[in-house]
Amino acid sequence: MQKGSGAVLRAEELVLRRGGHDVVAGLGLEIMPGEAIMLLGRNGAGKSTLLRALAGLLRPTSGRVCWNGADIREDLAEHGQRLRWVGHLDAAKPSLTVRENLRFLARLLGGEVQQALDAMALNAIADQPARSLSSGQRRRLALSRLVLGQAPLWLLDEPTVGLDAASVARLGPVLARHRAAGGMIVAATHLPLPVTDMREVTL
Ligand SMILES: Nc1ncnc2c1ncn2[C@@H]1O[C@H](COP(=O)(O)OP(=O)(O)OP(=O)(O)O)[C@@H](O)[C@H]1O
Repeated sequence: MQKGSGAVLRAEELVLRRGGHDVVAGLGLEIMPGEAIMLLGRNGAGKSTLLRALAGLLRPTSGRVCWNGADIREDLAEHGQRLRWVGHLDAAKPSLTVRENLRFLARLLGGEVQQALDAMALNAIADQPARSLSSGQRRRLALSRLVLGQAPLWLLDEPTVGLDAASVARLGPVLARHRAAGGMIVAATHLPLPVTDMREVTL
């Protein structure tokens, strides 16, 4: 983790055009180590669009997204390595069990499979193939992957959709530990998140 390095994600005069109109028009945003931002706004306000731009998945119409002052587009592969994304699609391999999916990722990203299983209480379904999971269980698997490795930036699109109350509560310490280690979170949500001291940005 880049604790103490002053790493900062910054959007400067960001314009994001989708479907012929500016969904985001001249946004400035800065996030420091340990900070969490909650993106709010009606359906279609541009929350997912902004997250995609912060991830480098969408090229800004104008303006830029910087990491430590350098445009992320100068090295998108490096930017990809410093972030984790949890969105509507999960990347689980359907034929692998929950544990095998995590093992596969841990080889790429580092971290402990057991820690990920514990983080989102997946032990009881660890040997079930991913294709047999319910939507809430799939979301828990996607969230458990956050704790593998040390990516400083977590971009979360509706992270608690489909989660039961116990799973939402379990996510709280996962997010808090990340922030305590200097990690950053930007989350788009319509639901309350189990996070204290989160800065709200309404699009
Ligand atoms: N691939 C695309 N092509 C054209 N328009 C798009 C595309 N993706 C998104 N849009 C438009 O951009 C706008 C913002 O969409 P976005 O998904 O960012 O909203 P959101 O705030 O995340 O909404 P929700 O709360 O419903 O998830 C919407 O008007 C949407 O129709």
